[in-house]
Amino acid sequence: MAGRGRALAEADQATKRYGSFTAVEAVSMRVDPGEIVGLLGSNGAGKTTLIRMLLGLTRVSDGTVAVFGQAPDRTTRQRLGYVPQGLGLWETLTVQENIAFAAAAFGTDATATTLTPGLLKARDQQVSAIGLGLQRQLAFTIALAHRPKLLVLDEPTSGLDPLSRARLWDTIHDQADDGAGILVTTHYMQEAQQCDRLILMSHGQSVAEGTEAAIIGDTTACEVDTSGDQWAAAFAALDAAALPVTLAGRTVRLADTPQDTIHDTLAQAGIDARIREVPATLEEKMTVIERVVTAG
Ligand SMILES: Nc1ncnc2c1ncn2[C@@H]1O[C@H](COP(=O)(O)OP(=O)(O)OP(=O)(O)O)[C@@H](O)[C@H]1O
Repeated sequence: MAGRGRALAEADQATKRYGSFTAVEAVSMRVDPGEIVGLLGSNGAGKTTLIRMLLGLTRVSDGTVAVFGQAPDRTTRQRLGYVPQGLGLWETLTVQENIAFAAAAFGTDATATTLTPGLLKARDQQVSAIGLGLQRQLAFTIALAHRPKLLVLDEPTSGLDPLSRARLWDTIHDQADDGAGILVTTHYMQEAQQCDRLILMSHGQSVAEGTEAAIIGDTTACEVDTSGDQWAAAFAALDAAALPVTLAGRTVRLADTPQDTIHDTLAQAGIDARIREVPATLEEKMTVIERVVTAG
C-alpha cells in the first residue's frame, strides 16, 4: 500500500491449488511492524495454507509472497518465529533438549533462554510427558528465543484454559509493543478483539478486512425477549423457519433478519415476544458473510 514502509510479511494475489481444488484464491494481505493481525475463518477456510505459503513451506501456485521484503527461504525462516498448530516440538526429547536443538538451529545461546517456572520444573521431562499447556509455553519460548521480528502463530491458544490464554496474549502484546509484527489465526471471537486488524477468510478467499468495528459496519441483529421459559419454543420456531437463529445464554438472537419476519414467525407459533435491534457481533457478521459467499 502506498506510503507505508516495507511489510514484514506480504501476499499479493497469492493462490494455492491442489489439483482442481483451490485452497487459497488470490489473497492479498500484509503484516507491518508492531501490529497484531488476526486471521479468522471456519475450518478449511485456507488460513494454514496461506501461512505455509508466507513461510515458504508450500509453494504458491500463482501470485507472490514475501517476508522481510524477499521470497521466503531458509534465511528468512531464521528471522521469524513460528508456532504451528501441531507445535513442532520433538516429543521424545526433553524440554531442555528441545531448547538446545532450536538454539543450535537458530545459532543462539540456549542458556540465555528464559524459562517460565513451569518449564523450569519440567526441564528434564520428555515433551510427550508434559501437559498441553506447558507444551504450548515451550513452543512459544522457542519461537521467541531468537527475538524474531515476525511471529506467526497458528491457533496458539487452542486447548488452553482461560488464564493461560490471557497470559499468552500478554506475551503477544509485549512482542508487538517491542515492534514485532504478529500474524495469528484463531477460532475464538474474543481473541479477535485483541488484534489490531482482522482478515476474514472463507472458502479460500479474503472476504473482509479491517478493525472489528469496520468489519461489523452497520450490520444489526435482533434480540428476542420472551416471558418465562418461552425462549426454547421461540428458538425452535425460528429455527424451524430456517432463520439464522443463535442462543447467547437464554437470549435468542438473529443476525441480519427483518423484525417483521421474526415477529410473524413467532406470532404464528403463538409466542409473545419483544424484539430489539442491536449491533451484530463479529461472529454474527461472519455468519452473514459466509451465507453471501456460499450463495454467490
Ligand atoms: N496438501 C493438501 N492437499 C489437498 N488439499 C489440501 C492440502 N492442504 C490443505 N488442503 C485443503 O485446503 C483447504 C484449506 O485448508 P487449511 O488447512 O488451509 O484451512 P484452515 O483455514 O487452516 O482450517 P483449520 O482451521 O481447520 O486449520 C481445506 O479444504 C484442506 O482440506
